[in-house]
Amino acid sequence: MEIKVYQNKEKVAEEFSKYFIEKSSTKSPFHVALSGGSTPKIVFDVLAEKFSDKVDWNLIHFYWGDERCVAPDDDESNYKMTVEHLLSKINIPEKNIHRIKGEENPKEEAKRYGELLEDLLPKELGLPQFDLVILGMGDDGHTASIFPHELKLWVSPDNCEVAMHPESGQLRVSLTGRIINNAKTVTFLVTGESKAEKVKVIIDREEDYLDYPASHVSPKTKDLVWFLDAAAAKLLTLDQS
Ligand SMILES: O=C(O)[C@H](O)[C@@H](O)[C@H](O)[C@H](O)COP(=O)(O)O
Repeated sequence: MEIKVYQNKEKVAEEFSKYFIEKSSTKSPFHVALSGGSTPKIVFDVLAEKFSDKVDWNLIHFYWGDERCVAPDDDESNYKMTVEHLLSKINIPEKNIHRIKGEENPKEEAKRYGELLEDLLPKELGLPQFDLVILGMGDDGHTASIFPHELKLWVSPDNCEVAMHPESGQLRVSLTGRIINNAKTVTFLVTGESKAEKVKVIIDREEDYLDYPASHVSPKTKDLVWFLDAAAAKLLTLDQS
């Protein structure tokens, strides 16, 4: 596990963009699962506005690690957020965008998307393998849409599951642990002071850390990189090497 800490979220966005360019130049096609929420917005903006000419978007395939079960034009949609901050600003073929369509029938979509991963991704140890999974982490230590109250979904035998937000009850379709941990590389993008407490519990493996889904992210390749701003990392005791 590698921990990269940068002064602010703008710097996280810039350094992650450079990291993405370097990683995505290693093979083609390059299959990436994107995270949702608000953290990626600035990362997508910087990648699209400052670095888009450094990427051959024909070779990139975008999927989602999770999606809210809403229409694609709903303000809650991770797809809509990604269109606004990234996809509308880059020249990527429509066929390279693999949206989770949970708005109609979440259970059916979890099955369909799980099968789509079987069809489109290369296999490693018999399971679909992403080249890169980009994750966020909630203040409660959830990741993708696996929340602490539904930790059992992490060990589902299926590639995708229907999850429920603990407060809003909103249904989500989420990748499960078997897919996330089969990825070649997993990165966390976590910024802001509200994440600092769980970042410390999870990275320092403090008591009860396994109660939090983000602590179960452990790719078999060991290629796990945390991109943090100083605010999210403020409780960590990092050696200054
Ligand atoms: O659909 C989602 O909301 C995300 O995929 C979720 O896992 C997100 O990454 C965390 O909740 C952090 O969200 P913020 O970046 O908004 O803090």
